[in-house]
Amino acid sequence: MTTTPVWNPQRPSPMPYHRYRPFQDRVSVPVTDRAWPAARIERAPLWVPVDLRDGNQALAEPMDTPRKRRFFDLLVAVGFKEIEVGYPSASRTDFDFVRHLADGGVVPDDVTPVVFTPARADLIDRTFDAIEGLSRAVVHLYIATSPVWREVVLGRGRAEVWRTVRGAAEHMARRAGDAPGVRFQFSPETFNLTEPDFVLELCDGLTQLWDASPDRPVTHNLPATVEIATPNVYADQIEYAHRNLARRDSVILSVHPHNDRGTGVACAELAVLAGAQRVEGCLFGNGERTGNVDLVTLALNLYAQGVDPMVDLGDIDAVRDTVEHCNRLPVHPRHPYAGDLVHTAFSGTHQDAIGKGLAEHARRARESGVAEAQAPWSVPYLPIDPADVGRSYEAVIRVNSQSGKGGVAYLLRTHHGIDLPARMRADFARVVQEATDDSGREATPKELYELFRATYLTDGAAVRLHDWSAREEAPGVHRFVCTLEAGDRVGDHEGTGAGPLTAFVDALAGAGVAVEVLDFTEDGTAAFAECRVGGVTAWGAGTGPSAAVHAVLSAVNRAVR
Ligand SMILES: CC(=O)SCCNC(=O)CCNC(=O)[C@H](O)C(C)(C)COP(=O)(O)OP(=O)(O)OC[C@H]1O[C@@H](n2cnc3c(N)ncnc32)[C@H](O)[C@@H]1OP(=O)(O)O
Ligand SMILES: CC(C)C(=O)C(=O)O
Ligand SMILES: [Mg+2]
Repeated sequence: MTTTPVWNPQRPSPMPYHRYRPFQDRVSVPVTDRAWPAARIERAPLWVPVDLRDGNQALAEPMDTPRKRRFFDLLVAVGFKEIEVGYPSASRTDFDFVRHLADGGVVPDDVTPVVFTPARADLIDRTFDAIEGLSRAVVHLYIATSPVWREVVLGRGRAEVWRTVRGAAEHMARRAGDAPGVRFQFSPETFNLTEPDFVLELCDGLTQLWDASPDRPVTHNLPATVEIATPNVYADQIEYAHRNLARRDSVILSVHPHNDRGTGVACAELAVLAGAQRVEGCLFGNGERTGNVDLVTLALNLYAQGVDPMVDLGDIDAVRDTVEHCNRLPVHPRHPYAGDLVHTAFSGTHQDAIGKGLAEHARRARESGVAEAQAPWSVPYLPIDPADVGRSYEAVIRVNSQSGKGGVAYLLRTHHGIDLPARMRADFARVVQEATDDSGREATPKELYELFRATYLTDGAAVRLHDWSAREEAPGVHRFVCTLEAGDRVGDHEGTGAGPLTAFVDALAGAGVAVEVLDFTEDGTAAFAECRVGGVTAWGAGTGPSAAVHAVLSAVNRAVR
């Protein structure tokens, strides 16, 4: 018996967890000397989007032909080569769409549509009627095979299920005749709960019956119809099938993970490590219940490993817009790669790291003479360059009360060309934090600039500079002449110095304002000065032709305020 360690104060849950059984009590998973843990994914599997069938059957409002057509065109444009287009015997809408594809000549030569059918002769006939005229198609037969589904849903034992499958497969073979463009697919629905020997019996029986060959392979698609276990278990199940399926070179081993445990992506990836060659899923993970595995995430996960995903997701927002329109479902803002917020940092240390990383990336690219968009990527907190999926850097850093000086400085620089000196950043970040703490909201780049302007770009009221001029009288000797208003005293003053700024400081001293300039920098857009007046230190800034003078005046006024 395990005892709870003292450092763990958790209490037993009152929820009735005893009602559920672990996977090992529900299905036997043959123990293998697993190869998948040490395998690597070095190329993309064949991706097969099933949005127009599995995704569609999960929608409250199934797609009509215009929506399906728009989705189909998107899938083709992204680069998918095998696309499940429907369940033609399910409804007139589905049948009509497949007819639309067949009659309209809209399927490119290198794209193969897949159509889905249950194991019933009348529905198989309807399916073949739908694909009449298509030069290529995969006809996909399914039936549930696990004990609970056999007993509760189908009311058939193993032998009866095989007889049903065999009858359906023979009927499909008859309907296909010798049409060279028709291939077959079989899915033992609820594969992950099915006895492994029964899976092999059914799949091998069909490989033989359909006389699969390397030139005309059969697809055996092994779904995690409802996820039941950790992804390593699915990987073991797939590796067992991979090693034991007959005529393996005539079989395309496919997987179809759902996402009930939230581990669909992990299941698919481990299944590919275990020998799967083809993956069915939906864009952004639409599908029954918690959805099918998300093909966009899978493809971009490969991309982020430097592996060619074999699809083009370079404009992910356009892809997302179309999918959202067709499914009438939104994509979550935290959705991997595609959500509105996934390339954005609000928190200070992340922003600091990203800002430094982007600058370092630009520097390395420049030094190696490579365009930034082609240079190797290693920016902290950003798994891929947002620009690779068509995102700008605008949304990478956003500021609220949890942000720090790095993020604030980044936004001022990138949006307004104001490059705050390193020591001034903390000063402005405090101002921003106070404002965002007060508002409880994010500060947009425009609002940040307004805050910067109001804080530093106003000359102030305590010491006012009226008419003034500065000139270099002799090399290295500057004279500053002005009218200064300090408190209730107004007077004409002048000062000299090695530069206009020191001459101005000298004039200020004449007016009784003793100023020490601790730091001064100027870039093309603005000047920044840190001054000490009467023991108080403050930063100021100025823009325009007399930026330096205004920066000092602003700092002085902020110090004496
Ligand atoms: C995991 C998956 O995604 S499977 C795909 C699920 N998708 C859909 O169901 C969408 C489309 N489906 C439909 O339009 C309809 O279900 C149809 C047209 C296929 C069949 O409709 P109906 O004849 O009204 O049957 P119904 O929808 O109630 O389906 C249940 C019947 O199908 C049987 N059945 C379930 N799966 C299969 C199968 N693969 N092959 C043959 N029969 C099956 C059930 O045993 C049940 O039979 P029973 O009536 O003798 O008990
Ligand atoms: C492939 C089919 C049967 C399916 O959608 C599933 O099992 O989830
Ligand atoms: Mg499914």
